[in-house]
Amino acid sequence: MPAPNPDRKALATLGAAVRERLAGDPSVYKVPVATAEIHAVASFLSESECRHLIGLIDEVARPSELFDEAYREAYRTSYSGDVDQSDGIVRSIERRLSDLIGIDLAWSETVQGQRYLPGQEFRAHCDWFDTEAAYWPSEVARGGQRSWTAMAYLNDVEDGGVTEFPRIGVSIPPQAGSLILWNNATPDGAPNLETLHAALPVKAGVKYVITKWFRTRRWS
Ligand SMILES: O=C(O)CCC(=O)C(=O)O
Ligand SMILES: [Fe+2]
Repeated sequence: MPAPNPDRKALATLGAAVRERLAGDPSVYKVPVATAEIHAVASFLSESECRHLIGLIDEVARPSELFDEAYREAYRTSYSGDVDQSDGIVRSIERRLSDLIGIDLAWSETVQGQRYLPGQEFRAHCDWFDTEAAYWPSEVARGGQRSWTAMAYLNDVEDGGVTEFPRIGVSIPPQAGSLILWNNATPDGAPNLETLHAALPVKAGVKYVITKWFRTRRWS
């Protein structure tokens, strides 16, 4: 029996609205694949915004090496955590992002920062919540499914760290300031399994990203 998907209709409606908005924005490039909606915006963040965000992530991303050693075999070996939500630059970036995608900021989770040291990765996964997991009833009450993912790269990585969508053959190399956006749902509001993606291991250098997940309804 398929898992219940109470957000299906709302996801379809939201998907259509975002699709139309992004299509009308000349700064947005649509990745030419048929079975998923992935978009990119070059230079969404300025150099100084990237530098600032990297500083915020480094402030909270400790302990690193020792902690990371213990988790080396894990699914996601990078550091991940909230960046300072009261920071004025973070807030202005959030507003710009909400304006670009056309979803109210109140529907989005707080900005996450991620840092990958050499060897670290995030293995293939979907951002979609598992509606059969024990956490799902509480997520339903907190805004429901993750509808769109927005992720920005804060630096160029010396080697590795590519974001790969293996099912659709799309690989996106980290580029300082660029943003990618994708719909985790299909146009009719079902989970889009083609959005499976992975952060391939960093081979040299460090990789920094920020991520924001938009929900289907107001997040709390
Ligand atoms: O760092 C990346 O390239 C991907 C990160 C990701 O998939 C996530 O945070 O859910
Ligand atoms: Fe992800």
